[in-house]
Amino acid sequence: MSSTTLAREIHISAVGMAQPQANIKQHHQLPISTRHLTTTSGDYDTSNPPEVRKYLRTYGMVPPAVESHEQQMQRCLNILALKSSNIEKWQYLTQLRATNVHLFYRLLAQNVKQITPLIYTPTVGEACQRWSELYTQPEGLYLSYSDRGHLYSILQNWPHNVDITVLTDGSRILGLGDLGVGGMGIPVGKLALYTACAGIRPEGTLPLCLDLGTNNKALREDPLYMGSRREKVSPQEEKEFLDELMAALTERWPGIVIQFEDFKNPFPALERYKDTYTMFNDDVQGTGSVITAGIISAVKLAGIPVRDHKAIFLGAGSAGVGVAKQIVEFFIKEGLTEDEARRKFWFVDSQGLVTNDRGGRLAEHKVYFSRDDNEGRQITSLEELIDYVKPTILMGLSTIGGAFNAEILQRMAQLNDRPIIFPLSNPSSKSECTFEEAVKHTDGRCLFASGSPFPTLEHAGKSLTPGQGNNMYVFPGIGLGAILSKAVSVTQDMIYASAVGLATSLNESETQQGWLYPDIRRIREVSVSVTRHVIRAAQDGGVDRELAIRHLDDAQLDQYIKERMYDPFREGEKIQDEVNQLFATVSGGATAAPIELVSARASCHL
Ligand SMILES: NC(=O)c1ccc[n+]([C@@H]2O[C@H](COP(=O)([O-])OP(=O)(O)OC[C@H]3O[C@@H](n4cnc5c(N)ncnc54)[C@H](O)[C@@H]3O)[C@@H](O)[C@H]2O)c1
Ligand SMILES: O=C(O)C[C@H](O)C(=O)O
Ligand SMILES: [Mg+2]
Repeated sequence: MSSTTLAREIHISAVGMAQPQANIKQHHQLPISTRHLTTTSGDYDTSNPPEVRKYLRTYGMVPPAVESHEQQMQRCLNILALKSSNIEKWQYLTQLRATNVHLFYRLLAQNVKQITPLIYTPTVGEACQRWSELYTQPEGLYLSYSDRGHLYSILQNWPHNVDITVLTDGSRILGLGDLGVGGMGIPVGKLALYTACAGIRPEGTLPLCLDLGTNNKALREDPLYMGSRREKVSPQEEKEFLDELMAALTERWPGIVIQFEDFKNPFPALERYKDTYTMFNDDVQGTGSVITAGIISAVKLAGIPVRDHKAIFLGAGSAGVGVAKQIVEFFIKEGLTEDEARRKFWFVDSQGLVTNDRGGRLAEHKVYFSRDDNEGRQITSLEELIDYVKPTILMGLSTIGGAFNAEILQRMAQLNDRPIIFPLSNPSSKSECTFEEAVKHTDGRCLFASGSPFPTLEHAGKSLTPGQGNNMYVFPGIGLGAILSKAVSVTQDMIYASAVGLATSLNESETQQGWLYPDIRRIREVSVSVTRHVIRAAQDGGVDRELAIRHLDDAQLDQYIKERMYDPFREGEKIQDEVNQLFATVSGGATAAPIELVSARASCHL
């Protein structure tokens, strides 16, 4: 509950009660932590008119001018322009979210293209690396391994009603490795996007960082490091901890959606919990969905039948395998058998081509795509593999910045009219190539998407816009769809549906320009489409519990979704309505008018 909501509830509950003072007293008696955490909403918003300031008891505590949203946002943009580095901009935006959450989201919604890279990839990568150095204020919950046995009671410290949590153990943050509790930046950043892109109310989001130790020795030895200085717990210990956590989260907030993020090995938890909790893993499933949507568009633009595509994946981790598995699903829907679809993929990891006979034990998640047709040949260079396979698609999920060098890109351009090049590693420094390099070495012919944003550029007199194949296009809608349908689990069909929702949300102009993804500035509209597809899949699969929305047609369902999306531009209006109602009650001579409002009116001659 935000401070505004809290204050409002108390003030509103005062209406019609015999002893309003008792309620006001109750407000003052709230535990200190609750009061602290609830003073961040829009109480000090300079767009509040005088009567709202009096209602909130913030009158006199902000400068007298009543500002328009535009004026407020212009000031924020001016302040951002004064900051010389992205991390300083990130710090300013963090502070803004903590002190005026609605203004923060107005700014983000209005300037999504410009602000997203400052609160999410790439800047969030540096924020995570420097978390303990820059730490200023609480923004979520930290749960340590030594807290086991008490997780439920710690969750009770969180004062809000939670709809969705993003949790990480910090063990694989973007392509930056194990950052321990510095990983907290990722849940904070992703949840900001849940709110900005899909309108999940800010106080319904819980960033959660699991402090289960870190294998990053430099961090453990850093005097400022704010996590436990121990090595990462064993997989068995992690499993037991997560078992307790999943039960505690669901008991504390029945219906909560739990999103796992940036775990070094996400597969055991995904397998263990996917059918029993409303959970998903964004790196495996969200990435799979967003890239499948991009591939659906790219395959059309490349003009080659699905059957003739072949893909090389550099990187065979959670994201790589998650992406390939969902493209397999797409290929099957396009008429291939599962075996034909699976054989369209060649995976390369740090040891080279993933094959059955290369020696050593193959990680379980790689087995499905491991090749058995290499006739004893072990290929360790990407260049050699490209000559051997002659792929139409080159994906990068390897964390190796610059791995798609000039020769590789040129070779892809020799082999294909429209080579599909997706360097997806984050942040930008880990991208397998830049947009500029891809355009230069393929003579502007590539169909391109990267994980982190790159600027538009001019080539041969044409303006070329890169696709951003980032899971931010889908996870907000997957989360909102699961919340609104009250899904008992997040099924594979719901995930696949999110890809279809995204792929079908390009408008005519975007399709004509050959874009793979819609304009990010339309993200809220896109999220409605993704959410509707996710809800439909939940209904078709019978995992929904919100039966009242089953009968809605698509237009009605879209309307239902939109009405439930938090809109930071309307928060002021809502509170103004409440004040108007309250004044009407007072003027109407009700006996139980809140005493402080009456005195505010009297002393201020309203
Ligand atoms: N675009 C997106 O939305 C998105 C989503 C999820 C993950 N990612 C990015 O994908 C990357 C990988 O994530 P992950 O979860 O799969 O990580 P991971 O650690 O599970 O996998 C990394 C893989 O890269 C391989 N690799 C490492 N060095 C290599 C080398 N020199 N040559 C070839 N392969 C090498 C590893 O063997 C491993 O298979 C990260 O940078 C992450 O930021 C992007
Ligand atoms: O966080 C992102 O930007 C995407 C993805 O989840 C990643 O791990 O890189
Ligand atoms: Mg991630």
